[in-house]
Amino acid sequence: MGGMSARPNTEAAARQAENTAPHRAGFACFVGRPNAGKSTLTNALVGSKVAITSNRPQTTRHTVRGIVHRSDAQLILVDTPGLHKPRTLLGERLNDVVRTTWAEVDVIGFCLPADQKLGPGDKFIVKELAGIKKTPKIAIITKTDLVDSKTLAEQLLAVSRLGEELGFEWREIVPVSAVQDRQVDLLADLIAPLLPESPPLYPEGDLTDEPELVMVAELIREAALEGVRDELPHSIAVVVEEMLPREDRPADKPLLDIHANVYIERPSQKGIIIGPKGKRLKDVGTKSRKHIEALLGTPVFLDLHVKVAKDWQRDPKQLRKLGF
Ligand SMILES: Nc1nc2c(ncn2[C@@H]2O[C@H](COP(=O)(O)OP(=O)(O)OP(=O)(O)O)[C@@H](O)[C@H]2O)c(=O)[nH]1
Repeated sequence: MGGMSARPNTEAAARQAENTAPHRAGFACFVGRPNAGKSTLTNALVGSKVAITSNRPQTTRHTVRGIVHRSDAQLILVDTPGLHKPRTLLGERLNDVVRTTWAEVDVIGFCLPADQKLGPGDKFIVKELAGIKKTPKIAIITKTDLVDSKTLAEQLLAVSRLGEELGFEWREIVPVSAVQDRQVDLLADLIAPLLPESPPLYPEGDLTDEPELVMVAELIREAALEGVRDELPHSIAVVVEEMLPREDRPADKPLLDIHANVYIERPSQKGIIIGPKGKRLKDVGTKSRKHIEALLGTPVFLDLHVKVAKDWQRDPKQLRKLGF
């Protein structure tokens, strides 16, 4: 099977390095036209169903992370919505989200389905990628089970040429089939050495932080709504911005830092949430922190901010930002 790789020797080299190399951890994202197979590949790598897959384009609305735990590396996969030619403001905003993600990750995997001719949509994406100079880029030919070897060879050549045309070289070009689990491990082998040296960023066994983030946000929203349901019927949304273990804590005294924003619709509602001298917000924090600690089984430092997102329920951009 290794013979299908464009760089077959890299697998052995990576395996060999596993014993001696320092541990690595970092972020990768898969980009590509809608339906290219990004979510399915994420799931195959993680070995569990964490991203939403469907045969309808544009189902991935959230940045869903899958986490691959290996002895030599921890690979955190960020699954972005597809980049496309923007026709609306919302479309432009989605593209901004994608570009921001690209600039932050350690590796970008460009996914191109083996059974589709390389088209203008793909070129649009790769052109954008060419502008992100410092991030290593891997071309992944997906769905190889759908084509014969001649078609696959042509696709490998086409994607390689496209890189050349745009003035950069793919670090690797890898054909995979997520559905038949062909070369999926090899892909992880090739990505791992491109990640920065780092201890694991997530506890072993975590496959995604998405459900936890959502549950934590729900617990905060619940506490924030308590006693004010009549005044703020549906006006509260909570977004957990960050959830990270505090650095430099001894192993037996961990602390999880959680930063969350409580969004309301109008400035006049701020007072209701915050309360006299901030007492209500403090109570919301204390109460929800207890529930969060019970849920996650670890001490938590909860940092809550109240923000006004004007008329968020009627504004598609705000809805998107708030995770709807
Ligand atoms: N035969 C075959 N089909 C695949 C493979 N990978 C994905 N598919 C199918 O292709 C379709 C799209 O896959 P997704 O993983 O949802 O694609 P995506 O790129 O995440 O799509 P968006 O979220 O719209 O960007 C689904 O019907 C998958 O079952 C593969 O390796 N082989």
